[in-house]
Amino acid sequence: MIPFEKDELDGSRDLAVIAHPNLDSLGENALEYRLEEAVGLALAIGLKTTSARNFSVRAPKAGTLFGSGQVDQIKTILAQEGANILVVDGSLSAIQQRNLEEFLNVKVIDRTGLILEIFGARATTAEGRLQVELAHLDYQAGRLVRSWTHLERQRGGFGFLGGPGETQIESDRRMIRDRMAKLRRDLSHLQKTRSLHRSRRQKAPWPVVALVGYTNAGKSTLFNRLTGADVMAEDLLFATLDPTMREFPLPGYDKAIISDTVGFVSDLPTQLVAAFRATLEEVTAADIIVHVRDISHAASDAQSHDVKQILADLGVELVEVDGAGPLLIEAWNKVDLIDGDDPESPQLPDHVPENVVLISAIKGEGLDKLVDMISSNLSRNHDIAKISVPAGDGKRIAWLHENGKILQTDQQANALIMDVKMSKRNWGRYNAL
Ligand SMILES: Nc1nc2c(ncn2[C@@H]2O[C@H](COP(=O)(O)OP(=O)(O)OP(=O)(O)O)[C@@H](O)[C@H]2O)c(=O)[nH]1
Ligand SMILES: [Mg+2]
Repeated sequence: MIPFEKDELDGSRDLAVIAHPNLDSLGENALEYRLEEAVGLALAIGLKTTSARNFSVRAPKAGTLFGSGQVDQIKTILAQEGANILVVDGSLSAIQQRNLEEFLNVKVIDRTGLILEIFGARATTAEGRLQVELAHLDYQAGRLVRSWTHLERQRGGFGFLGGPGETQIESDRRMIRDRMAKLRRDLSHLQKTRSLHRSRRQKAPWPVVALVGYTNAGKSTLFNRLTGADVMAEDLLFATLDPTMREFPLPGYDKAIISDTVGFVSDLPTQLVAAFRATLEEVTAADIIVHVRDISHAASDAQSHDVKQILADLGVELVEVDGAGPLLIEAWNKVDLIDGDDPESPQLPDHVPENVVLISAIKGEGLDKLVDMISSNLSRNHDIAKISVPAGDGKRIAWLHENGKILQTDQQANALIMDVKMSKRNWGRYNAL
């Protein structure tokens, strides 16, 4: 759900200037993509960008981040372009934000604030909304600044900013803390229910595949292709927020489940990573992770690096071939945009690793290969063992039937000798029974 119509954007009264503080001396290309991405992020909450610029910040100023000459320059740009919002594509302290707002006399939002706004506008499920509200309060608790209430009201979209945003201004931090405590309780209640569902699902021997990747990589497009679902896939950053799970046909298995998840972005606010940890547990619980990459994007490598970093922050231990963690496959998407004969077109790297499938989710190219790779990797990650189970242990025998493939059974006096094929994960669970 998007809280605004695309057409509405043209009439939007919110014009933004984007200033990227270049602290880590990004190269020229990387900077350009970073600015482009910031324009996309701003657009995702309906802000029209009049210009996006890079400011080299060698020694960040405690009070304003940017140097005083730069702040003057920004003020001139805002006036010339008639913009009423400054987006700082970096992190601002509460004081820096307030000082800039006072001096520039416009609303100032930093990258974390922007991403939180997008998530706020996108969240549709009860859990998603609670998580975003919690992340937002966490962010606001440290900064009692003017809220976004007026913008939210104009759009008539998401309600929560109007609620806690206002209370926060007129009352104290304790109310925020109380509200956060309540949100945590509500969330843990919801999450208990969900983990019940998950453990029920885990009992079933169906493999679970999770799609992860940078925002706009094409996860939902691929998900829709594989499942025949109709999840929103759009050229919008963070089109998907709530995870969706569906069955899809996987050769060699009666059933398989695939999940589409929220996209990642560089500098994903820590508050959001924390808030979405529970939702992203779907990813941790998967048998295979398919990392969907927009290989036509010039910043594809940097994006891939960020995705892996976030997965690591989430505690997902990826395994390239076998082992106990989820397996990792990479789907290099949007190959239809690559023209090997055109030097101007993005090109594939010289070396394509073994766990990679080239696909075009939109054209349906390479999807059979991807599905085959999922299937063969799942079975590669299976071990066969001969075990002996007491004949009277009906529970254990039922568990094996449910979770593994019984290749052969040899009935002896007091025991069943079975050849069982099961994933390493399930062997781990069996040994812990
Ligand atoms: N040319 C081309 N475009 C694609 C392909 N796959 C997806 N797209 C486009 O890329 C854009 C993003 O696709 P989505 O499927 O919404 O991407 P996502 O990874 O789900 O994005 P988030 O939900 O924002 O994280 C859409 O405009 C798609 O039409 C592809 O194979 N080729
Ligand atoms: Mg999506």
